[in-house]
Amino acid sequence: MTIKETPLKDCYIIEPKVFYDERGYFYEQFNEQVFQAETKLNVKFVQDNVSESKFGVIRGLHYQQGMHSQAKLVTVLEGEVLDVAIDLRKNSPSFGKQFSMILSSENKKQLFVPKGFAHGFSVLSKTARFFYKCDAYYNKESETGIKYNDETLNIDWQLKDGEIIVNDKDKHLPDFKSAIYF
Ligand SMILES: Cc1cn([C@H]2C[C@H](O)[C@@H](COP(=O)(O)OP(=O)(O)O[C@H]3O[C@H](C)C(=O)[C@H](O)[C@H]3O)O2)c(=O)[nH]c1=O
Repeated sequence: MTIKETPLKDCYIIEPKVFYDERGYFYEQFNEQVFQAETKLNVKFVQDNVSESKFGVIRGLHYQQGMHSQAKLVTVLEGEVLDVAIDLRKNSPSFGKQFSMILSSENKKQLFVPKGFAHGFSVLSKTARFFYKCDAYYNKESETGIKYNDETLNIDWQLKDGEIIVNDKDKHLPDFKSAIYF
């Protein structure tokens, strides 16, 4: 696998080595030994999540506060999303900065989103199956986020207004300026 830095400190793009043959392809979705050796990150994932969404859905921006903060290794097994990560660590040189990239079953890329980040994605294909590893368990009480259409962040989700589907919970998330930082 190859690791590439992003403009956000500790946030990395990971490209697995894909083996193609006449049957199709194979790649190791995650290998702890290789991951830790190549990223020098000492991350122990404890929970895997899968969500499936239809075109136009935006999930996020979400994060768990404080000690329940989760690092995530996100990837798309079917379809295509625009994945967005925001650095909420007050002392980070990239505090308040955002990074977005296309993750798809075609490019098989993964994004490592460290603790202290808000995370979300928009679905750009008919459906998208989203798979991600977390290094901390789900903790509903600590869940919070930032609303997808926050004016300070002004995220381009690559969707037209009329196409966007957001659930009520996400519609009422705080804005960036009143968010809880790390
Ligand atoms: C996240 C989570 C949710 N749930 C339950 C709670 C709800 O009854 C149901 C749907 O949860 P929610 O609407 O929060 O799912 P998403 O909107 O996909 O949330 C995720 O979306 C963005 C992109 C993220 O990065 C977060 O990991 C996560 O917040 O699953 C669980 O039982 N365990 C979990 O770990």
